[in-house]
Amino acid sequence: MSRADETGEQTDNSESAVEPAVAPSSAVLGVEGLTRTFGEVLAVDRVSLGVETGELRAIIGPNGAGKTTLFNCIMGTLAPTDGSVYLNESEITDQGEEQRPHLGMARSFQSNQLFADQTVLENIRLVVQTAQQGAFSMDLLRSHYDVGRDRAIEIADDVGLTADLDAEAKNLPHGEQRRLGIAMALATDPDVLLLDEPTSGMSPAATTETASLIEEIRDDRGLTVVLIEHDMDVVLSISDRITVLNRGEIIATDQPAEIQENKAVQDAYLGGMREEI
Ligand SMILES: Nc1ncnc2c1ncn2[C@@H]1O[C@H](COP(=O)(O)OP(=O)(O)OP(=O)(O)O)[C@@H](O)[C@H]1O
Repeated sequence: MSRADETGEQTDNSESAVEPAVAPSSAVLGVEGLTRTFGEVLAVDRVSLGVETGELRAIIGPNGAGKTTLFNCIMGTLAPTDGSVYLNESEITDQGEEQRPHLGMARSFQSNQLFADQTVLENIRLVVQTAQQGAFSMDLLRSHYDVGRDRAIEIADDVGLTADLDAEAKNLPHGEQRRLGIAMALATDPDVLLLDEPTSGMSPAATTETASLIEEIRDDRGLTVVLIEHDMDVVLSISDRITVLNRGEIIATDQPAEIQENKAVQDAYLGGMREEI
C-alpha cells in the first residue's frame, strides 16, 4: 500500500479545517485509511493522518468517538481491520506491539505496568537495560544493577523525579506514577511518544505541571508527541494541531484556535452532551 498522503488527511470540508499541505517526508507517523470494527460496531472509520517530526498532536472527540481504538491500532495493541500505519516512512502495520518500542514508538507505561516493589530508579533502569539488550528477562531483576543507571538518572531528572529516585513505585502519589510511566517510555528513546490521557485523575496543579512537562519533553528532545486528552485547557494550550474524531471519523484537523471556532467540532461536542443529558 502506498505511503500516506499527508495532504489527504480527512478534515471537515468547511471553513477553517483544511490542513496545510505537509511534505510526506516530514511526517514521522502516518496512518492511512485505518478502520477497525468490533462486530457490527465501526469504531474507527477510514482514518488517515500524518504527524510531523517534533509535532505535538492531540486527538480529541466525544465519548465513544474511537480515540482509544485508534491509539491501540497505532500502537499495535489492536490489529486494524483495514488500513496501514507508518513510522519513519516504513510500514509497521503488521509489527507486534512488543516490536514498536524497538522501532521508535513508545506508549506511556500505565500504573499497573510499573514494577511496584522496585524503586523509581530501578523501574527506569530496567527499561533502559531492556532497550539496550533487546529483550526483558528475569535476570534483569537480579543483576547488572549498573547497566543503564546513569541514563536512568538523567531521564528521572528530565521528568522531575530526582527527589523520588529511591522511592518504591507503589508508594508514589498518582501524579508521580504517571510521570514514572512517561519516564519509562522515554527510556526506550522513542521518536514518537504516545500518551493516553496523561492528566486523568490529577489535581489542577498536577495537571498544569504535567502539561508543562510534556511540552518540555517535546522541546528538549525534538520528540513527536501524540496524546489523547480530555482536559480541553491542556489540549488547547500545548497542541500544535488537534485532530477531532466523531463516530470513528476525523471531522477536523487544525490548530487550536481554529478548532475552537470549528462548527462541526462544536456540533459534535454539543451532540455528545445532548446524548449524555
Ligand atoms: N473491545 C471492544 N468491543 C466492542 N466494542 C468496542 C470495543 N472497544 C471499543 N468499542 C466500541 O468502539 C467505539 C469506540 O470506542 P473507543 O473506546 O475507541 O472510544 P473513545 O473515543 O476512546 O471513548 P472514551 O472517550 O469514552 O474513552 C465505541 O462505540 C465502543 O463502544
